[in-house]
Amino acid sequence: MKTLKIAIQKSGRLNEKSVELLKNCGLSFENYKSSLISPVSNFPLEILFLRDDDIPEYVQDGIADLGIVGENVINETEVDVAYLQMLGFGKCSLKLAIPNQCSIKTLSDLNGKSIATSYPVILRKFLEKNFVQADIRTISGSVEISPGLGLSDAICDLVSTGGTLKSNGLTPFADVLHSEAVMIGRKGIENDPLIIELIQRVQSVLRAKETKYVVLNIEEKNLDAIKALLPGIKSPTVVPLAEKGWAAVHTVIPEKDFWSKINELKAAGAQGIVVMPIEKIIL
Ligand SMILES: Nc1ncnc2c1ncn2[C@@H]1O[C@H](COP(=O)(O)OP(=O)(O)OP(=O)(O)O)[C@@H](O)[C@H]1O
Ligand SMILES: O=P(O)(O)OC[C@H]1O[C@H](OP(=O)(O)OP(=O)(O)O)[C@H](O)[C@@H]1O
Ligand SMILES: [Mg+2]
Repeated sequence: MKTLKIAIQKSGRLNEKSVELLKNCGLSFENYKSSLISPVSNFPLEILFLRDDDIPEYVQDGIADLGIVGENVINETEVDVAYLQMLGFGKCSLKLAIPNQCSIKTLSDLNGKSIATSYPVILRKFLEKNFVQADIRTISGSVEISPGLGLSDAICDLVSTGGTLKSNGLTPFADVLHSEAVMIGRKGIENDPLIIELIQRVQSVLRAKETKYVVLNIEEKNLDAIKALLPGIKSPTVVPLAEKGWAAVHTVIPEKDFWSKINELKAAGAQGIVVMPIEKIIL
């Protein structure tokens, strides 16, 4: 049987979540910091631990069949790969930022200015689209420091909380790209049965993350009001309690409107509400 290869980041922002996702998919492998390749013992898969910048090209060229990497890196490397699954972590934005007190007010004020970035390809395309002619200074890291050192007038770098910009006296100015981690594959691999199996596992883990399992007690006279609030996967499970006139309701609730739903359930008479994490949801 053939063995697939998946490339993930060796260390950095995406490493931990990528390893966690693969483990939650039931894949069993060692994760020693020193090993750059790790076989999965219960699935025909090997994990390659790489610098994130190299992952898109490894996948495009077929050295790895799959990869987990940020969309920012995919766009910067201009590769031709298949997006198999958005993963919902590593969310950040590539932004233009300027020193706090600065005369730049509109994109056209960037004409003739210099901009430091680790993303010259994405930035060049963005500036061309907006008819701005600026000098792009490519540096490989610590981009936020460059205006303070007199190296550039502005920067273009990744932002999530904005803390790094703030502590370097910079203000976000324009959004260039929104990004999150994505599972990519070599073009044409989408229909491989092993890939379909793996993506199905990934989706069941992601689906479970978006929902909570809830058990609550309700007086039977209030059951219809509770059912109306709860779709469940098909419909809620209702089990009679030992105490006459009461029932337990089992259901799943989406994480995104969890607290408002809980408040609605309490208002409709729910008591003893127990909330549990879900490991996987297989449809
Ligand atoms: N502040 C952030 N919040 C959320 N996600 C981020 C943040 N910064 C970066 N990312 C995402 O995580 C990816 C990896 O970021 P990291 O800083 O670890 O990269 P790196 O320093 O280039 O690592 P490597 O050593 O693998 O080249 C980025 O390409 C981006 O998709
Ligand atoms: O908006 P914030 O939450 O402050 O995050 C933004 C910072 O995160 C990333 O760097 P990272 O910390 O991953 O370090 P690196 O530059 O060494 O990759 C990015 O390059 C920014 O510097
Ligand atoms: Mg990198």
